[in-house]
Amino acid sequence: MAPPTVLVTGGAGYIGSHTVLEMLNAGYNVICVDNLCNAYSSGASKLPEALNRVQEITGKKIHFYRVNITDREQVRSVFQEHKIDMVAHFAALKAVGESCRIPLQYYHNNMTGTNVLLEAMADNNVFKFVYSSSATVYGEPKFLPVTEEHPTGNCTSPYGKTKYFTEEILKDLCKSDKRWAVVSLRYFNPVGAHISGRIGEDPNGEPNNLMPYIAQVAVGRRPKLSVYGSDFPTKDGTGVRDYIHIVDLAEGHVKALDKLRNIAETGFFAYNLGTGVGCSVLELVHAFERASGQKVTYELVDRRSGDVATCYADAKLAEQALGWKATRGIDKMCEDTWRWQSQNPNGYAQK
Ligand SMILES: NC(=O)c1ccc[n+]([C@@H]2O[C@H](COP(=O)([O-])OP(=O)(O)OC[C@H]3O[C@@H](n4cnc5c(N)ncnc54)[C@H](O)[C@@H]3O)[C@@H](O)[C@H]2O)c1
Ligand SMILES: CC(=O)N[C@H]1[C@@H](OP(=O)(O)OP(=O)(O)OC[C@H]2O[C@@H](n3ccc(=O)[nH]c3=O)[C@H](O)[C@@H]2O)O[C@H](CO)[C@H](O)[C@@H]1O
Repeated sequence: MAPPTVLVTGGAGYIGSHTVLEMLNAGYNVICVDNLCNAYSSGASKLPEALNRVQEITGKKIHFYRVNITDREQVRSVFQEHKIDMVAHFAALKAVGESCRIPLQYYHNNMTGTNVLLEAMADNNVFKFVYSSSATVYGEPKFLPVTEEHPTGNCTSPYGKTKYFTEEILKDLCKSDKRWAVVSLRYFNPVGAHISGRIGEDPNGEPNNLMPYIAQVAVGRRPKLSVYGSDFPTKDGTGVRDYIHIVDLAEGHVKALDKLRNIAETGFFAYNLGTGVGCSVLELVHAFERASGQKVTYELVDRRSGDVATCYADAKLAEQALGWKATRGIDKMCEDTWRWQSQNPNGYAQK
């Protein structure tokens, strides 16, 4: 039987590129679309740099199209060009603060883009869909660890709401037409890089998230980390999160695709992708210092608005239903982040 062909949206981004690599290794054919709004391309090659490197690492070919998923005609042309079996949908704008300043752009890109994609799928009889959701759909945790049964929808930012609203659309779609099989993967805090050090997280401008900030301090690009809050009711007063290695996360997607490929069951399924282990900001800082041999200078400052004290996953459902479990711990996350950051101090761009 020919290997299934998966259309990957946002495949040039951080999570998309790592997942494409694991999908190729697992034998899937991959077609990527990305409009490069948050991915680096040198212009010299047709491929964005992350995907160039994925091809180098795997020795396998990726079909790439520079497509904006909000553009109906562009999306349709990809479905006409290829016989697609499944879709893994990563393309989205994802900065929480920015989404509060420009909500309409977030709703257009993330909601309209997803609708256009789902319509093109239905028109082409493609009904298997893996969606990049987030722990943000749970809002402030009412209990810990957070299970998939935890209520969703109490999101504070337009970004978070796009993740929640999209899940609701997907549930309605599955109710309306029994051909749809949707897996929504709710990521906790993805960090780390591929073991090769060739691909990793390359945020534009000042990082919003903790791990890329720590890595840029360690490599000398930024003078110090601000630790947001040291008076939370946690083990050392700093915020506790469930960091998950990007390769574990990518493997979770392959398991979700395997499930959709092999099982006739349809409907909407949501799974947490996390480790179940909480790690504080200071624990991560110290683990990074050990892994890199560099000092990470930090200053304790006020809390960031909207941050919760503690959030970590119950990831047992993904283990039962997908046969997936995160295996890489905090030290490995730091070691792999450092390899990527120290070998590519300016990310993909050769500055
Ligand atoms: N990184 C995280 O911490 C995290 C956590 C939870 C959920 N997610 C979700 O995972 C997905 C991937 O996140 P990421 O961290 O890899 O982000 P990323 O910005 O690195 O990747 C997203 C990619 O989508 C592309 N894109 C955006 N809008 C597009 C459009 N309209 N048409 C085509 N391409 C478009 C961007 O150019 C980028 O390459 C997103 O849906 C995000 O919301 C991320
Ligand atoms: C409010 C917010 O942005 N939420 C997003 C952020 O979750 P999180 O806020 O959980 O992730 P994060 O990496 O921004 O922060 C993790 C922890 O580090 C702390 N911290 C962070 C940065 C820094 O410079 N100093 C510092 O102390 C922060 O207070 C928190 O306790 O990222 C997630 C993915 O990774 C999701 O996309 C969330 O929606």
